[in-house]
Amino acid sequence: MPNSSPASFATRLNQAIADTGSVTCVGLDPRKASLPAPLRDNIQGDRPESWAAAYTQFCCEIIDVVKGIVPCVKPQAAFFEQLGPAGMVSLGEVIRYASAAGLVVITDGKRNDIGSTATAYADAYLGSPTHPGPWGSDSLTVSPYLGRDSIEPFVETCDARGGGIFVLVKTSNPGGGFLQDLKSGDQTIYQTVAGLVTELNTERLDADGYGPIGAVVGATYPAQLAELRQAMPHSILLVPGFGAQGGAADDVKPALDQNGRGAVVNSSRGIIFAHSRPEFAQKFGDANWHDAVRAATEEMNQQLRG
Ligand SMILES: O=c1ccn([C@@H]2O[C@H](COP(=O)(O)O)[C@@H](O)[C@H]2O)c(=O)[nH]1
Repeated sequence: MPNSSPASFATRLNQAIADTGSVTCVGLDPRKASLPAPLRDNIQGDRPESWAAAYTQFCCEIIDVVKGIVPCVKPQAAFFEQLGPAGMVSLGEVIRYASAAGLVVITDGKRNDIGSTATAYADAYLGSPTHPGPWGSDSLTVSPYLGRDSIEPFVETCDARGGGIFVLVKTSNPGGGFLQDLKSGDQTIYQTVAGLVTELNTERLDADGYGPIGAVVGATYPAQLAELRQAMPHSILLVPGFGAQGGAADDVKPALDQNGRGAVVNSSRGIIFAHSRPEFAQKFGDANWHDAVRAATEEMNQQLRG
């Protein structure tokens, strides 16, 4: 284990935003039915190993297109897990490839458990280039549902390795309010979680005032996004729900701080399957899917800069 201090996760992610001039996070959510035809056509039978190889190729070629023009990628563990063990090998390859390409990696696993088990998840997924964990990921999405003592092991690993977490505060799905909007005392559950996130960050701020504990807040709830930006001034926000789920540039701008940093906005289907979006399909189509990925990424960058 190296003995130098790891650079903080928030510092690295905000630096990547500054270096690329982008707050776009490209979601890596490979799906069999949506892969471009040139990749699907190579699959022999329905063996998970064949699909896993196609997922690796697809995601690594996306990484080649977007490196240098976005700060981070977010592999969605579910789509890799769906293929069984071969999918997990693919996930590992994609994380390592993204990291070697200089991208900050946010693994979207929405993990958590009782504290002693949470320690194992933290050990697995959190780290930094100088202090990597086994998966080589910089950060992980984490559920707050098991309470404060389930979050603390992640925070300790963030401290030790320079990793980060994104706690689910206000998710983008239509049914998220079923629990998150419930009142507990004079606060909603999501406000209570936001309070915990801010409290845990306070002792851990970098020179720009950001800590390692980020928060997931959906683009589909713009009023709460603005509210939560104020409530969690020390958190980098991970904002999913842009594009395919209906979130637009004006909805997500309140997530950014006065320097245009402090948040990353995720789009998965809208970028990686851009070859089949009506506005791109005719121009690019399956054969030129890399160009469609580039065009969709540049379009999103432009919309978020505007
Ligand atoms: O509140 C949340 C938390 C996570 N997600 C994840 O983000 C992507 C969104 O994909 P799109 O194709 O851009 O809709 C996906 O991996 C979700 O699991 C979210 O959407 N909302």
